[in-house]
Amino acid sequence: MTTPADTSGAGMPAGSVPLTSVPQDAPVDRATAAARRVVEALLLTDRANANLERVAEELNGIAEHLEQHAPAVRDRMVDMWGGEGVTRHDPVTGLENAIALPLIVYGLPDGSVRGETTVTIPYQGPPGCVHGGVSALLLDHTLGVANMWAGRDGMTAQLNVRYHRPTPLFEPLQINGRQESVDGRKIRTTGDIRTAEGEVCVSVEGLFVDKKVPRPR
Ligand SMILES: CCCCCCCC(=O)SCCNC(=O)CCNC(=O)[C@H](O)C(C)(C)COP(=O)(O)OP(=O)(O)OC[C@H]1O[C@@H](n2cnc3c(N)ncnc32)[C@H](O)[C@@H]1OP(=O)(O)O
Repeated sequence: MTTPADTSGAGMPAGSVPLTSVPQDAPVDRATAAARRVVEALLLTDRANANLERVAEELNGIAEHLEQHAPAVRDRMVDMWGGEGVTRHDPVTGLENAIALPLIVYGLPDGSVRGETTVTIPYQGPPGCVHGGVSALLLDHTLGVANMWAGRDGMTAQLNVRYHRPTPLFEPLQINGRQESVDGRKIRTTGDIRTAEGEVCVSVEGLFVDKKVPRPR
């Protein structure tokens, strides 16, 4: 959540391309990054911090200001889904979503996809480790991107998750995905989360079914 997204593709094989949204020099990106910073800072700040009452008031003031400038949810959703392909609001890669890491997923020339990130305190499960549900979220989404990269995508019907070893916070992680096969409407996709040393912490096998939910208009 807190390491700035690396959009350079450094560490990716030559010819890799970003498939998910990349940061823009836009006020909404800066505001969302600041909100991520606030989430982490609230978890880290001294519980005895004498100014927390004022912090609560100021944050509520900011929320009220944003709410006053919000269109109807339906209109906002039409706007969100107005683009093509890449989204900026999902909970994994969305640059406009403060709960997204945000992860940038690259398409590799060998047909697989990969994202690199360091997960920190807001996503803690066991002490010093990534929450298992967060690992499943990262992998579900990455497999979805792998399907897009392979040219045939759908909705998750099953995600079988195997937790091999605790996934460390504060260390660079690699999130991998690859479409394995397509059989009629059924798409099988695999992925894993590895440490920088290549140790597999979590692996998944996903079954996706080629079906779309219509975009709001
Ligand atoms: C880039 C963006 C990436 C985003 C990635 C995010 C991915 C997500 O989070 S998607 C959201 C989570 N998933 C959902 O909400 C899906 C909810 N479920 C559904 O909509 C449907 O049940 C769905 C799509 C899984 C199946 O659709 P439906 O049209 O009913 O399929 P149906 O005709 O019954 O089955 C098609 C085939 O799949 C099989 N199948 C369907 N569901 C399952 C299942 N859960 N397990 C095993 N097989 C299944 C059927 O047996 C059938 O097989 P066959 O052709 O051999 O007879």
